[in-house]
Amino acid sequence: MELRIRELSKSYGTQVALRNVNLDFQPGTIALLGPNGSGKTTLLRCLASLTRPDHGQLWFDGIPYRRNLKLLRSQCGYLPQELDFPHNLTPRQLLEYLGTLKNISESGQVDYLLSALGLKSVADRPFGRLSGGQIRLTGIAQAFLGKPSLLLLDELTRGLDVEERERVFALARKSSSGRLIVFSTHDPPDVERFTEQAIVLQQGRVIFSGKTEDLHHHIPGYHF
Ligand SMILES: Nc1ncnc2c1ncn2[C@@H]1O[C@H](COP(=O)(O)OP(=O)(O)OP(=O)(O)O)[C@@H](O)[C@H]1O
Repeated sequence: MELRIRELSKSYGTQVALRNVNLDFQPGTIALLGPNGSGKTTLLRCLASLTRPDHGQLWFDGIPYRRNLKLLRSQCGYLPQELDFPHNLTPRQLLEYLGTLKNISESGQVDYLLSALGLKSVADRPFGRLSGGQIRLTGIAQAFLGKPSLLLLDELTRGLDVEERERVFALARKSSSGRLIVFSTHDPPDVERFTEQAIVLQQGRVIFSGKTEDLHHHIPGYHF
């Protein structure tokens, strides 16, 4: 799984979200950092083929996105920043429904994810009666469903407590082999504990791409 981005730009009206972004991704786990409004969500949405850039090109395993959208989407798990599941549905019903849409034949995946993320006891409770963290964890479970080779996770740990974060990181670590996981976060400890690679955006530009241990040298006192 490799992604390549060249000269990617995206504006919303007069608001520039991404400016001439060039990046190469190989399998691994990469943190996407930057202040509010720096373009993280827009970049993740372009990578997931949910937002069409104004300029530039993206390649997935050497093939331009526009020629391979079906394959890309079948191999991509996406966690949006905002989640709003039907209030009368339960996590298990949602995951089983999405599993059917994704043609998942392997039985036990839904149970595995519910268990790995600590959702077993609320799996049959409607979303209307779940906490924000439990809803977020279900969102994370749906992204991992089907073992996608590309995981794009926007504000991965937003609203999660310490234990919930640990479960998410444990699941991601177990699932990381051979996959590309790109997650955005505002939480430096997430970055230090979870990955060795980071990309930093500022006003739509890439201002850092490299090892997290070098972040402090390049961006003293970084804290997004
Ligand atoms: N649908 C939209 N319409 C207009 N402007 C938008 C839209 N989506 C994003 N923007 C603008 O594009 C810029 C980049 O936004 P984006 O959401 O990609 O940043 P972000 O780094 O994910 O921010 P945050 O950390 O606050 O989620 C911001 O200036 C934002 O206001």
